[in-house]
Parts: sequence; structure tokens; C-alpha cells
Amino acid sequence: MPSPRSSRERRAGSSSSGRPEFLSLVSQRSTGSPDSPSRRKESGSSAAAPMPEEDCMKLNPSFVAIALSSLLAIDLWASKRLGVCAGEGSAWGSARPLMKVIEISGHGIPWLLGTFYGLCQSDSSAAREVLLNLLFALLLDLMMVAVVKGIVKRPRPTHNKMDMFVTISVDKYSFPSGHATRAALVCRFVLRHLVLAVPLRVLMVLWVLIVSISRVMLGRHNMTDVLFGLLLGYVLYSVVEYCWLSPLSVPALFALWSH
Ligand SMILES: CC(C)=CCC/C(C)=C/COP(=O)(O)O
Repeated sequence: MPSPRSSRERRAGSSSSGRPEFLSLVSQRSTGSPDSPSRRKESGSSAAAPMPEEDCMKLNPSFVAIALSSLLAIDLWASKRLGVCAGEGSAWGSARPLMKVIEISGHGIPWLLGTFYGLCQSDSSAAREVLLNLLFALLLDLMMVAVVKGIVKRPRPTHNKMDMFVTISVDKYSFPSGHATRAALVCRFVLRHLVLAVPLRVLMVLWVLIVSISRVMLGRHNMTDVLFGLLLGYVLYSVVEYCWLSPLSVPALFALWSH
């Protein structure tokens, strides 16, 4: 007949042999795990070698680490499934040329060249001010995306075909999506500083959504790259507004453009 377990053992969640049946995260955090080096030291067991710090971390990953790696796993899985235009042979491969046109609509070169051209053609001081700030916003965006890509160094999805129109070295990385960042930034900028009819304003927001979705469908990005890109672009607009360039703050720059 098995010997009755003492109430103390039951409370501690351990069996009669003294080995734990349940590992409470809370009690492990407050007292250290039963097998942790500190516990072993306390119990006077000199035979077992202390566990290196990294091993403890691997065995007891924090809740945040588990949540993050689960999110990343879901992100990789869902992004791969949504990458339906990643190649000509993919499920929606025939839509790839259209996706690439959408890609060019959010590329940095047309936006930079278009803004520069508009600046050269502008004949009012209000237009010059807005376009100069748009140029500043586009350059700030390129720089910030390059810095974050260079720090995070997240490779592009394996199913991506690297056949993009004009890229720079950090564009081999995918976090964050430069297109999503630019689309969110330009959209906020245009809605705030251009007087547009409502249908055009709606079209602008739709364009952001289409550019963002197309990044994942083309297989260029995982969903988290695009979501972070949108957030970064949104925040960058606030930076641009905060640093707004005006003939009062940078007269020399405006003198350069006045005819
Ligand atoms: C060369 C210039 C001026 C811009 C590069 C634009 C570009 C290719 C960004 C990468 O975008 P994703 O990160 O969304 O793929």
C-alpha cells in the first residue's frame, strides 16, 4: 500500500520521492527551480556541476520570449501562405506583373524624382514649402528604414525572388518594409497638406493598404515587416511635422529654391 503523502508534500506539488510533479512558474521564480544551481548548492549536493547561466535561460524561457517566438512562427507560416504571387508558378502567379506595378508606385525613386521635379516647377511659396518638406520626409524615411534594416538584419522570406527595381545594399533585409513605411508616411503627409476631394483621399488610404498587402503577396516580406513599416511611417510623419522646415527656420534652403 503506498504510504500517504504528507500535506506539506501535497502543497509543494511533489511526489513521495521528493521529485516535483508540478512546476509552478511563480514558485520557481521566487525560490529558484528545484534543480537550479542555487537549490543544489543549498541542499549540499556537491556531485552535480552547476549549470551555466545560458542553459538555465534555455530551460526557463520567459513568457515574453515564448510569446515572441510563437508570434514569429505564426508570422512566418501565415506570410508564406499569403505569398501567392511570389513566383510565376505560384497560385496567383499571373497577378505578379500587376503586383510589381503596385510595387513601383511605392518605390523611393519615383517619389523622390516626382517631388524634386515638382519643387523645380513650383511657382508658389506654399507649394515650395510643402514639397521641400515632402522631400525631407522621403529622405528621412529612406535613412531610418536603412538604419533599422541594418540593425535588425532580418532576411527576406525564403520564397522571395530578389528581382526588385533598384535596391540598395540593406534591401537584402526585410524588417521593416520600406514600401509600407513610405506609403504610410506619404499618405499622412498628403492627407494633411494637399487639398484633395474625398474620393482621392479614400483612394490614398486604399493605396496604402494595397501596397502593404502586395508586399506579402509578392513574398517580399513577412506580415510583421509590413505592420512595423506602417507604424514607423506613421510615427515618422509626426517627426516631419515636428521638424517642419519653413522659410523662417531654414531661410537659406528656401532661398535656394526661390526663383
Ligand atoms: C534606391 C532607393 C531610392 C530606394 C530603395 C527603395 C526600396 C527598394 C525599398 C525596399 O522596400 P521594401 O523593404 O518594402 O522591399
